[in-house]
Amino acid sequence: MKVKLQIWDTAGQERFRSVTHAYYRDAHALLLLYDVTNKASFDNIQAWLTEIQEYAQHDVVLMLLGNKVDSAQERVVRREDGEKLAKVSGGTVGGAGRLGGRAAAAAPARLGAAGTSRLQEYGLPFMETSAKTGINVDLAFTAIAKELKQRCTKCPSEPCFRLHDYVKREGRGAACCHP
Ligand SMILES: Nc1nc2c(ncn2[C@@H]2O[C@H](COP(=O)(O)OP(=O)(O)OP(=O)(O)O)[C@@H](O)[C@H]2O)c(=O)[nH]1
Repeated sequence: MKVKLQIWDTAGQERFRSVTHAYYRDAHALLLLYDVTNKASFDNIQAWLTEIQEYAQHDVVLMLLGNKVDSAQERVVRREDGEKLAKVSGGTVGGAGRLGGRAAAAAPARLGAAGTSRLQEYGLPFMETSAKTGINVDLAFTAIAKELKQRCTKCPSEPCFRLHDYVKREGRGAACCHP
């Protein structure tokens, strides 16, 4: 089975928010990127999660990525901070808070309760990346594609793909990425 990804790079700035809704409201997956050399971009993730809760599909696949990990000298957001945010954010987007948003109207779930509780237990899948060196970039898209494929096939004979385990196992640079 082939998975075709159509990827939109939406504008991050606040002033484009109303425009970007149109791009991600029907998206199957969202990669939330912040810049590890820019604290404001990290702080902004919470606002994006609120937006996603309101406008995105209830079963959207989410991943948190801390980019520019090659810029070690300029780093201001620690890897642990990214991990912590990913952990707590799973509860935000997977929790009861979603019931007020567009997500509730979009039920029934494709992901269902099992997926939601996995999100709450493990948080969002998280990795640090570099668009400059390419570290973990392919992996992020491969992980998303594998997760989406698994959701479509639902073949009981196929081994179950676990996004969190895959990202943890395959992600590179854990030791090198600390400031
Ligand atoms: N060192 C380094 N620079 C990067 C990396 N990714 C992007 N950049 C640089 O960061 C700057 C901003 O990159 P963009 O891709 O325009 O960032 P963006 O978040 O899409 O910006 P908006 O579209 O305005 O939201 C550019 O100068 C890029 O070359 C990276 O992984 N490492």
